[in-house]
This record gives sequence, structure tokens and C-alpha cells, in this order.
Amino acid sequence: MVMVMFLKNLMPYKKAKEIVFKRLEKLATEKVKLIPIYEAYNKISSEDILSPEDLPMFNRAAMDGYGVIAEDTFGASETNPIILDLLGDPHKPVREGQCVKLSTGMATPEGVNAVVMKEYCREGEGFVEIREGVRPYENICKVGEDIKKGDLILKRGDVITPYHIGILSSLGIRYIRTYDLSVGVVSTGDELVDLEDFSSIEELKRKKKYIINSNTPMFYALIKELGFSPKIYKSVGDNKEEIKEALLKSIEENDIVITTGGTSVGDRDYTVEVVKDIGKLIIHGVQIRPGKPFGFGRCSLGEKEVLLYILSGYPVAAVVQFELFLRNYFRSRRSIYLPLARSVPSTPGRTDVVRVKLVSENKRTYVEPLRIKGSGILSSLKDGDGYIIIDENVEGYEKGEYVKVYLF
Ligand SMILES: Nc1nc2c(c(=O)[nH]1)N[C@H]1C(S)=C(S)[C@@H](COP(=O)(O)OP(=O)(O)OC[C@H]3O[C@@H](n4cnc5c(N)ncnc54)[C@H](O)[C@@H]3O)O[C@H]1N2
Ligand code: MOO
Repeated sequence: MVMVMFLKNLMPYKKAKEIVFKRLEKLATEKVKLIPIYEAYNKISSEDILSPEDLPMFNRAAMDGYGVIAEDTFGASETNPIILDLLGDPHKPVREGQCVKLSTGMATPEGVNAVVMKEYCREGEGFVEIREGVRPYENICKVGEDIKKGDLILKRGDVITPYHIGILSSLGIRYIRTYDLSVGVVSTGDELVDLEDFSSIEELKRKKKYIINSNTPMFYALIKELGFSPKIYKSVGDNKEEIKEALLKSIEENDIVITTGGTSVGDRDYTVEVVKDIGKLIIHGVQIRPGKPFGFGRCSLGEKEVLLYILSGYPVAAVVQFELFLRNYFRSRRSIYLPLARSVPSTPGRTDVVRVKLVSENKRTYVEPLRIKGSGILSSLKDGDGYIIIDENVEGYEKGEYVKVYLF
């Protein structure tokens, strides 16, 4: 009976996404941490940062050579060198007929508006022969050429790259606010054995335990990749009390808890029931493939509200659910439009996530949908270059049609 109810009450993908993202928005804004710039790589900025300064902060020499007034060098050549007085102090203002020695990166003193490269000069006692003329601002990196004061250098929601870190450091910014979520992972299933709990495959075969819990290590990595702190737990069997105990512990210790397994309608699928017991089940079942039995809920602990992601046991279904409902909120994938190498069918009313490979032929790149049955086939993720989403109101795509590919 439950099964029939469940299968008939699938929520459209867009609606589910809206509900989940609204909760994430609230949670994220509450979970902000000031961290040193050294730890900011791959984290998600929770603030807009406007540049407090121009970068470079002053005009600087882009080459080793002599700082000059460009106009003084006009007409200079190999056969017609121009002689300029060499000042001893590179910080003193330079007047007509004078120059200073500068190395790459040095601030140019007042008056200097160009640098003649060392190769085109000959230095003598207190003077320099200039053998090539320069235009104003030649070989000078101008104030604000890289970044202007007030430029938006990091947006709320941006993933922090090494290049952001370089720029922030150049501006003297040592700390930055990022989203800091702790995400717990609890895998469920009687058939599971954790990596830590056996010494050889022979041992598993003897015990007739064949399924190694790969979801926990995989989600540990997925959460790290997202820029958050994973916290993993031992897997639990299909036992209501055990699941409840494990869930309560991880709820206490995290902001989001992900469970895998027991989402469907089997006799031993208890996770959903437990969530109803200890909190509120908001979604169960979405019109997507793979990942249909996705569940989402929340649980309050005093002031704290923890979001619960009830993911399928099947690894690929679980990854797709994680991608659509958690990862995509925090970081959007780069996408490109490319033609399909062959047609892909789909059922209207359902949103399909199809893993694809990019193949090149005669200098053109095509999208090859991976033919995979079942949600347990992890190689579709390992070998895939990305995925396409077939909207619920689309009946599939024809060969040659351009589709939007979200790149891994
Ligand atoms: N009668 C129905 N059966 C199923 C339906 C349905 O609507 N009616 N939905 C199917 C869909 S779609 C999916 S997806 C799965 C979801 O099942 P569960 O979330 O209950 O997952 P389990 O049964 O616990 O596991 C499925 C399968 O995945 C492997 N697994 C599980 N956990 C792990 C882990 N931690 N590491 C590695 N592999 C894992 C394992 O092979 C399980 O047998 O339900 C369909 N059934
Ligand atoms: O979510 Mo299930 O993956 O459609 O098998």
C-alpha cells in the first residue's frame, strides 16, 4: 500500500529544488566562519569583497632598465643615442634630461613615465646612453591596471581559487568569510561492511558479505570537494533503533546529515520512518531519474536546525541526488553546448540526468550519452565528462541537436 502511495506522489524536480534551496539559503547564511586566507582554497565565499585599493597600488617598472621621461627619448636609436643624467637615488623625482635605474616591479619615481629596457642602454659614469625611444607608459604597469579600487573581486557564493587568494593577498587581505558547514554521512544497510572492518576479500566471501560500503568514503570526498567539513560514521544495519541512534548522534554533531540507503519501499527501508519520528519529512520521492526516492527533512535540536538528506543506497542515484539538491546550490558547474552523437529518449513528466562522454571526430566534439542501466554503475561517473539534464517537458533529444553539457 505504502509503495503505491509513494510511487504516485512524486514531486516535480523544480518544486523539490525550490524547497530544498530555500532551506539551504537560510542555513548557509547562519554558518559563516572567518578563516585565514591560507585555508580559503576551494571554500565558498559568504561575502562580496570589493577591492580596497588599486592594484598595482603604484606605477611600477615592468622591465629592468632605466626610468625616463618618454618625451626625452623620442628619436633615440642605435646610431643616434640620447644621453641622460643618471640619478643615484631611484626614489627622487626625475626631471627633464634625467633618468633612474629601475628593476622590474619597482615603483617609478615622480616624473618617470616610461622605462627603457636595459638591453637598449649603455651606462657610463653618471650618465646613460639611450639607444631606443619609448612611448609614454611603455614598460610601465600602471596603477589600477590589474584591479581598480572598488572592483568586485569576490562574490558571495564564489568558489575561492588560488588566483583569488593571490589577488586578496596582494591587497593585504589576510582573513575571509566563508560558508562553513559540517556534513555528516551515515550509510545504512545490513549488507554493508565498512572498509575498516575486514582484512581481506576472502574473509568477506566466507561471511557472505559482499557489499563494501563505498558510499561513505565517496561522500567524504564529495563533501570535501564542495569545500565543507565531512564527518563520517560507521555504517548501520537495517534496524530502526540503530538508525535512530546513529542519526541523532550525527544530527547533534553536524549542520547537514546525509544518509544513504533505505530510501525505497522495501521491507527494511527504515530511514524515512526514522526521520518522521525524530523530525519532519518534507520530501520523499521526486520525478527524476536516477534518484527518484530522494528524501529531505529537517530536525530541530534546541536552537539548531539540521537538514537531512535521505539519499539512495545506489551510488549513482545518491551522487545525482547530492549533485542536484546540495552541490548545485553552492557551486554551479561550467556548461557548454555541443551536438549529440546519437539521440537520447526520455519519458515526459520526468527529469533525466544522463551521464555523457565527449568524443572528438574530424576536429568536432560530440556528446555521447553513456548507455548505462542501473544506478549502481559507478564507472558512468568515473568515465563520464559530465551530464545533460532532460527536462520533464521534453521527450528526449535527436542526434545532432545541441544540448547543454554540465562538465565534471
Ligand atoms: N519496489 C520498488 N523498488 C525500488 C524502487 C521502487 O520505487 N519500488 N525504487 C528503486 C530505486 S529508483 C532506487 S534508487 C533504489 C533505492 O534503494 P535504497 O535507497 O533503498 O537503497 P538500498 O536498497 O539500501 O541499496 C540499493 C543497492 O545499492 C547498493 N548500496 C547501498 N548502500 C551502499 C553503500 N553504502 N555503498 C555501496 N553500495 C551500496 C547495494 O548494492 C544495494 O543493494 O530502490 C529501487 N527499488
Ligand atoms: O533512483 Mo533509482 O536510481 O532511478 O534506480
